[in-house]
Amino acid sequence: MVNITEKIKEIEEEMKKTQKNKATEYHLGLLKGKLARLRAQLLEPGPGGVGTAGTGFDVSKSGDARIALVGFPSVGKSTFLSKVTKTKSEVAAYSFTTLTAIPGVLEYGGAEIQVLDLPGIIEGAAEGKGRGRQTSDMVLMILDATKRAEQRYLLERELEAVGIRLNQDPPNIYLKQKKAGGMKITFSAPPKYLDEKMLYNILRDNKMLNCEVLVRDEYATVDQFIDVIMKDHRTYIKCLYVYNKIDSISLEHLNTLAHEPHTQVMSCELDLGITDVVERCWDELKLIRIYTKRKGIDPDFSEALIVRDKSTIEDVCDAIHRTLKESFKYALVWGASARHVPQRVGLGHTVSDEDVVSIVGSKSGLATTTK
Ligand SMILES: Nc1nc2c(ncn2[C@@H]2O[C@H](COP(=O)(O)OP(=O)(O)OP(=O)(O)O)[C@@H](O)[C@H]2O)c(=O)[nH]1
Ligand SMILES: [K+]
Ligand SMILES: [Mg+2]
Repeated sequence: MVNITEKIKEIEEEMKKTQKNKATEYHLGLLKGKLARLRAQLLEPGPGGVGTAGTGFDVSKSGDARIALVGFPSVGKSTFLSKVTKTKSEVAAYSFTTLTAIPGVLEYGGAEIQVLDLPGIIEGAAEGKGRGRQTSDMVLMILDATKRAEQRYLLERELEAVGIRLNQDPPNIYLKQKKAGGMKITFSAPPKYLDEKMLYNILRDNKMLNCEVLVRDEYATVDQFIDVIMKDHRTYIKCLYVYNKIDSISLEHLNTLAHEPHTQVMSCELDLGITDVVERCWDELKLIRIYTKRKGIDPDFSEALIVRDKSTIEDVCDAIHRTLKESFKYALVWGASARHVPQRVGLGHTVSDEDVVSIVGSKSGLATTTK
């Protein structure tokens, strides 16, 4: 059996050799689809794939959110972890100092954010030397400001190859598999980069012979279409690019880096810009602080309940106690999400940051308790 890594190499070679033009477009589209399938196979655990068992990468999730630190070796990931959390991850001038995932806890805004210090990524990690994925709410890509500009692109490419899409929305393409009825493709507007015949070919190649497709984005690309087909193997995640070691570069260069999109600059050594990085993470995570209140008593502003962006009263109930919903009658809300104060709302009401919430239950009147 030819191994998957070799097959991937073969397809990549073939793609490189194939000139891009109208005539080869279909062929290239199919190759892209095949490549995506092989890469997904490579990440599956079990024989032929790269397992994560026993590699020490599986750290259980804790806290209100998780941030993963990724980057090439020796860019300062462990130094950063040691700065923002109480955890000390070994720091050294040689590469691969960190060999397993080291978790730390960043306390900010009343929330506990788990920060995962991951071993340095190497080029080609996607092609078999990879080691599974840790799901997180956000990626901090730590870059070395003294290194060449391609590092950012190279790292992005490694993550792309394992199905990670940074700062992108899932494509606006609807795909539903059916039991019968053949393939049906509809475009809500004439597509700029897609062609119906090519999509049929790719679907057929993926054995999706009965399905319904609706392309809602006229600018959708073949790569995005493949992402939709492979959606179980795709992760869409926010990324903040952080250039460390700005103590060792010119002001002019610093200025250029600082103006790149989704970017912060810092020096762990000089303790510069670290608070800005943390604040930026907080903004990106969009965590919501809720203060709970009992009848006749002022809300407790010293301890916030942390919920995710776009959470509802139902999520707030669940965060307080698993069974609170069962006795729920209504809630009173003070704050940005309330149209008048207090507003009486149901489980479906969406809360805002720093709202004060009082849950009224049927059994014992006020059911509100803090965690
Ligand atoms: N000049 C400078 N050096 C730094 C800075 N931050 C970290 N370093 C140095 O960079 C080297 C690597 O730091 P680490 O924190 O071990 O890097 P890492 O990314 O965790 O490395 P691996 O675990 O090996 O992947 C160490 O010698 C640090 O002292 C900085 O802001 N400026
Ligand atoms: K190191
Ligand atoms: Mg390290």
